[in-house]
Amino acid sequence: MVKKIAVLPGDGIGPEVTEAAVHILKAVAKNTNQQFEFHYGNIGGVAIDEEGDPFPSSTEELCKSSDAVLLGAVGGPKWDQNEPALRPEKGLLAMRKNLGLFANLRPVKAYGPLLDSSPLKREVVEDVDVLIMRELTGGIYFGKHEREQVNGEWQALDTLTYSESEITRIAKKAFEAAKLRDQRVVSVDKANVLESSRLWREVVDRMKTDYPDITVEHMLVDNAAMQLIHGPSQFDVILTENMFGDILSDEASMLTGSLGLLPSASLGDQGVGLFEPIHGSAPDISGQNIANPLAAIASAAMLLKYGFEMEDEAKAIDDAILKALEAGYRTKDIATEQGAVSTTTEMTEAVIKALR
Ligand SMILES: NC(=O)C1=CN([C@@H]2O[C@H](COP(=O)(O)OP(=O)(O)OC[C@H]3O[C@@H](n4cnc5c(N)ncnc54)[C@H](O)[C@@H]3O)[C@@H](O)[C@H]2O)C=CC1
Ligand SMILES: CC(C)CC(=O)C(=O)O
Ligand SMILES: [Mg+2]
Repeated sequence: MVKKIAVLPGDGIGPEVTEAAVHILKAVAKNTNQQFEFHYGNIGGVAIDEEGDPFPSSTEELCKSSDAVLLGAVGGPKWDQNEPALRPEKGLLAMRKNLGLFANLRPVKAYGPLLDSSPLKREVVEDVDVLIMRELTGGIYFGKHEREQVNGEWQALDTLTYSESEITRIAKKAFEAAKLRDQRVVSVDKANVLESSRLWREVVDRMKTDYPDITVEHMLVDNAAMQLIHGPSQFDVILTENMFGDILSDEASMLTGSLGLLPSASLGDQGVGLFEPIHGSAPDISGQNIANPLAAIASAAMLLKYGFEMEDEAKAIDDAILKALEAGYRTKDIATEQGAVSTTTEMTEAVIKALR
């Protein structure tokens, strides 16, 4: 059966890395019996410019009528002064919410050939294999964001709310993922200060009895940020709320050597899944054909695995990424001082060649 993929390139390097991922999916289709159709839509800044809305209803309908969504990234300086409702990031948040994508899976695994690309020592990063299970449709990103004049000055307010059911469903995803991995969950919060974190801990503790084989530990987020650098291989599954997961996953990317390497899958309990690199639109390098496409390409592999249950095809992409790295291809972000530097296109071609 033909699978319909909604492709939302977005802004900055979004179109460059998304096109790389589409090329890879086309190469997979060529090598197998799978058939994919690609339908393009607008999101973010480009959608504001062309349709006056960062997540137009036409894009929402396209996503809902597709079997999977592939996204680049949104945002950029052009729209940074826009009113809150007309910011590119608002479109991304609306898409996640409206598609019910509460679970964001961000795997962090060091690639063997890149062990010396991390700013951390080889022995610290070589055994890293972490899955960050980030809550994606609650917390402070979805609270009130307001300003008011108080005593002659501006006061700003952002609210952070979590309900028991929101915590339960993401914790369940983390426990279920841990069952298929090393059976360990570290739940990261700020329970020494935040009431939402104290509720988070209570719910996670209550659920432990349903998963007797899983080891559960709680860790405060400031310590977790330190431990990720000090001893990252202690982690198997990290379960955490929206903003902490956002921040910790950018930090964790440096264990692998670059933000341009980490993919993600955003899933709900039903309906379409969204697959995107964890990085943003990188305006500082956009339009130069130098962005690392591997995060987007690995996101295409997650799309096949989680979106279409095509485990073999997903593994073929992951293996091809490894082969391209073993063959010495390096975009600027992961290049060594002496080594040659590949463009986005050259790295993509190298992965396609390795797929054959
Ligand atoms: N999912 C999304 O659409 C996201 C969007 N953003 C948006 O992106 C814009 C830029 O945000 P920044 O804070 O600069 O974060 P960013 O993730 O775009 O870039 C941070 C740094 O990493 C580098 N980088 C990112 N991806 C790379 C890649 N594939 N290859 C090589 N280097 C790469 C960039 O050049 C930059 O130096 C903002 O408008 C922000 O709101 C940020 C994060 C996620
Ligand atoms: C752009 C933000 C809304 C989100 C973000 O940084 C992320 O999901 O990684
Ligand atoms: Mg982020």
